[in-house]
Amino acid sequence: MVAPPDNDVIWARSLHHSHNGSPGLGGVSVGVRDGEILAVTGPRGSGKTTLLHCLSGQLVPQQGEVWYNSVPLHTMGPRLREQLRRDRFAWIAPEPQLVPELTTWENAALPLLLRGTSHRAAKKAALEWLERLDIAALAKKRPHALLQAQRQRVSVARALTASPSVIFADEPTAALHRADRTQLLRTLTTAARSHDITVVLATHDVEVAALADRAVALLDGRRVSTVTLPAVSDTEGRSACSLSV
Ligand SMILES: Nc1ncnc2c1ncn2[C@@H]1O[C@H](COP(=O)(O)OP(=O)(O)OP(=O)(O)O)[C@@H](O)[C@H]1O
Repeated sequence: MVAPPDNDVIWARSLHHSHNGSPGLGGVSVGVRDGEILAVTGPRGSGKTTLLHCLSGQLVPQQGEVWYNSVPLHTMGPRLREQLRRDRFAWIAPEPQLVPELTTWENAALPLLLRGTSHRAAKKAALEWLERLDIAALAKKRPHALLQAQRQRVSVARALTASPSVIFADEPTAALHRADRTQLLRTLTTAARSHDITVVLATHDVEVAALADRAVALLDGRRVSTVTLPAVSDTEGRSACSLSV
């Protein structure tokens, strides 16, 4: 077995996975460096979600290896994988997945409450991120009273409140209008950079991918290129990208 490189927080080798016979991944290898924002790009059905599910331990690939900081996820039992996901990872889905019975701040604080953090400390952390996402005024409202864009900001707040090592964001702005999309992504990427959080961002949108440090492209479940993006010129994001396949 080959040891994963030291500077990769996540390292996957030769991942193969099919969904009931329909091919999802056909031998993808990828390393995610500590603290980087990595975009996984590709058209619909290219395997982005399947790859993120494998890297985050939600899915065990039928073949291949996934390592998180030298810990093998592919041989780990479901309970340990679930614990690792709860303690180290956060997930942002294309559509906000909030608990309807809980208020905004309770939804944002949920990962900390599940870890046993005190009510007071969890609320404080949640409110700080809700403030940064400009939705602190909605802290006591329930999801049904919020707009879609506000609900997705709560999802982002929840991911950041957990102080994860890695955030997996699967098309996090797919359901948003352009202005909401830009603001949400800027907040997410700026917060991740300032808190040394690694982000794996699945997107088919080149403007979204341009906010990343690096992009890997998938096509039909296979990796087709790596795109290295130029250094960030400001704290708000990137304006251009260049190809180095
Ligand atoms: N649960 C499933 N059951 C059957 N086939 C699936 C399932 N999930 C994914 N697939 C198939 O696996 C392939 C890869 O899908 P995946 O969702 O990973 O791609 P994607 O790039 O994320 O696409 P999208 O942008 O549409 O979300 C597609 O052909 C898809 O139809």
